[in-house]
Amino acid sequence: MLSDQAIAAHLDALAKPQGSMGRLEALATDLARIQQRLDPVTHPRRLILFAADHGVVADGVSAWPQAVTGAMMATIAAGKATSSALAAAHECDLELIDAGAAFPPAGAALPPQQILAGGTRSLAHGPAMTAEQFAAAWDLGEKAARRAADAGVAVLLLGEMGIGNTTTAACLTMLLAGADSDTATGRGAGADDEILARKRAIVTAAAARAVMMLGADPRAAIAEVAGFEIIAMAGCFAEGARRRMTLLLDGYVATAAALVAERLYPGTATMMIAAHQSAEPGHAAALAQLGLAPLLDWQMRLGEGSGALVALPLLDSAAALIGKVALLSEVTG
Ligand SMILES: Cc1cc2ncn([C@H]3O[C@H](COP(=O)(O)O)[C@@H](O)[C@H]3O)c2cc1C
Ligand SMILES: O=C(O)c1cccnc1
Repeated sequence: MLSDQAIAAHLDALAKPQGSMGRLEALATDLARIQQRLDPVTHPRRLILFAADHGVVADGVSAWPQAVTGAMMATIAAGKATSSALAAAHECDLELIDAGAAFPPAGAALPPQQILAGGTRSLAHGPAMTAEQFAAAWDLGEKAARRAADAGVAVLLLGEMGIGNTTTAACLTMLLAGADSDTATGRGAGADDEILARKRAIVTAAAARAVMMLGADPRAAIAEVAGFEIIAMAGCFAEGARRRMTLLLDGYVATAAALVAERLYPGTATMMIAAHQSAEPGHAAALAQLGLAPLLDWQMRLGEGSGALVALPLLDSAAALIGKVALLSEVTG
């Protein structure tokens, strides 16, 4: 076991004034602790993007129609989305997985299991998914993590595409991080005042139903308000942690999935690094619940794994610092 003290002692012994790389040293410590080595690695890295649709969009919680999910899947696959452009810039593999899109593009990377096709039912009117769908979505994510681990991936980034999924994230942040609905409910991909008011009322009512179920059956409570891409991400985080990959968290929606994984598999969050704090107001509460401090606070609010990709070069810098710099004793003789 490589202790935090041993890692700190190593960093303090490098050929530079102690502490002179500031917060990068804290990040290097996290990487070394997670990977249990003083020369942590950040290659190969993979962004897995899960896409799915949300029945609650029919209730007017997003500024965008469901068809945008499928259109963005095609754009991601063509290398022309923010996520794909940044992944290419940072030498990060990108795997796009259809976790239940309503209008998937032809030739989507993987056909969704039939049970997930078309997306969730509206969480405004009852459970968003069945127990069988929860299990299928979880399995999709777990298998993706296994493929990544088998391919030797060191750093795993998870992202999502799903119109309406900030409504789901808000419900889960209320349920699992105890946020109030004003804090948890933000404008997502650009909700105006009228949409925001409707979204907040729906989130408040749905989260109240789920809270009632949490003690007796946490999976059912989560299924009441979740989305397929979020459960797939949760399964992927949980298995990714078991396979000891470094998990780089994106924004509000990815963190909602991290809350699910941590709730069902406590300890998952010890393998996570939080890339950034989203402009969505509930994100700070979700990160605090996981005990994570974000690397960046740049008012990003896209999802798609974009914030994790922006932070990825910081991990490269931290790994180079702790793994490649000589000891002061070696240079001074
Ligand atoms: C063109 C476009 C690209 C996106 N990429 C990510 N999102 C992000 O916005 C959506 C969530 O916001 P809401 O809950 O308000 O619908 C998700 O798809 C999320 O990934 C996008 C949204 C749009 C419109
Ligand atoms: O922070 C996020 O994950 C986010 C914010 C707005 C829209 N979609 C995602």
